Amino acid sequence: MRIGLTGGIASGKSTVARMLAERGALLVDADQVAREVVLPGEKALEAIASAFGQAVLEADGSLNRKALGDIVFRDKAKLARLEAITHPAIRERMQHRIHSYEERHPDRLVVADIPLLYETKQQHLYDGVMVVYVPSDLQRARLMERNEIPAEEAERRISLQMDIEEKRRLADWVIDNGGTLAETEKQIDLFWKSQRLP
Ligand SMILES: CC(C)(COP(=O)(O)OP(=O)(O)OC[C@H]1O[C@@H](n2cnc3c(N)ncnc32)[C@H](O)[C@@H]1O)[C@@H](O)C(=O)NCCC(=O)NCCS
Ligand SMILES: Nc1ncnc2c1ncn2[C@@H]1O[C@H](COP(=O)(O)OP(=O)(O)OP(=O)(O)O)[C@@H](O)[C@H]1O
Repeated sequence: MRIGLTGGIASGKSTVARMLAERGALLVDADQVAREVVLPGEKALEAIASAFGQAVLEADGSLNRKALGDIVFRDKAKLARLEAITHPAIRERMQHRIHSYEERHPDRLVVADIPLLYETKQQHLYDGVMVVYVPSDLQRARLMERNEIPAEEAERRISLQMDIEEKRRLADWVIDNGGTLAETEKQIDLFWKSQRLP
C-alpha cells in the first residue's frame, strides 16, 4: 500500500513521517527530492540560475536556498516559474523511488510526504491521503519559531498553500497534531492497526 502524506507548512508532516517510519513504513520525501534535483550538475539548477540570476547561487555554485526562498515566497508569478522548472523533475524521481520500494518490499507501507500533494493534484497516484492537521494559529506559531521569521512572513508562506481546513475535508485519514507528540503517536498507532499493518 502507498499513501500520500500532506498538510500545511509546519503542520507536522516530517514529525508524523518519522513516527510512521519507526513502525516500519518506507518514506519518500518531496522536500528532500526537491533538494536533490537542484544539486550542482543538475539541469534544474542551471535553469534556476538563468531565470533568477547569479544572486541565488553560493560562491561554490550551489543553490542559496534562503535567497531563492526570499524571492519566490513573496511573488506568486516567480514561485510558479520555479515550480515549472522543479516539479516535473521532482515528480519523476518520486515515482521512480516509490516503484523501486514497492518492488523490493511489497508488504511494507510506502509513505510519500508531499507538501503540495493537493495543490498539484497528485491524490490519484495514492491508495489514500493522510492529512496532518493543526489549527492555523498554532501552525503560524510553530512556523515562526522553527524558521525564526515574523508573523507576517509566516502568514504569507501559509497563504501560498491551499487552506488547511480544505485539506482536512479532502483527507482519507486526518491526524490532529495540535496536541502533544504522545497524542499524535496514539493516532498513528490507531491508523496502523486499522490498516492491519505488520
Ligand atoms: C524555494 C526553496 C528553495 C526554499 O528552500 P527552503 O530550504 O527555505 O525551504 P524548504 O524547501 O525546506 O521548504 C519548506 C516548506 O516550504 C513550503 N514550500 C516549498 N515550496 C513551496 C511551493 N512551491 N509552494 C508553496 N509552499 C512551498 C513547503 O511547505 C515546504 O515544506 C524551496 O522550497 C524550493 O525549491 N521550492 C520549490 C520546489 C517545491 O515546490 N517544493 C515543494 C515540494 S513539492
Ligand atoms: N505535537 C507537537 N507539539 C509541539 N511541537 C511540534 C509538534 N509537532 C511538530 N512540532 C514542531 O513544529 C515544527 C513543524 O513540524 P514539522 O517540521 O514536522 O512540520 P512539516 O509539516 O514537516 O513542515 P514543512 O511543511 O515546513 O516541511 C517543528 O519545529 C516541530 O518540532
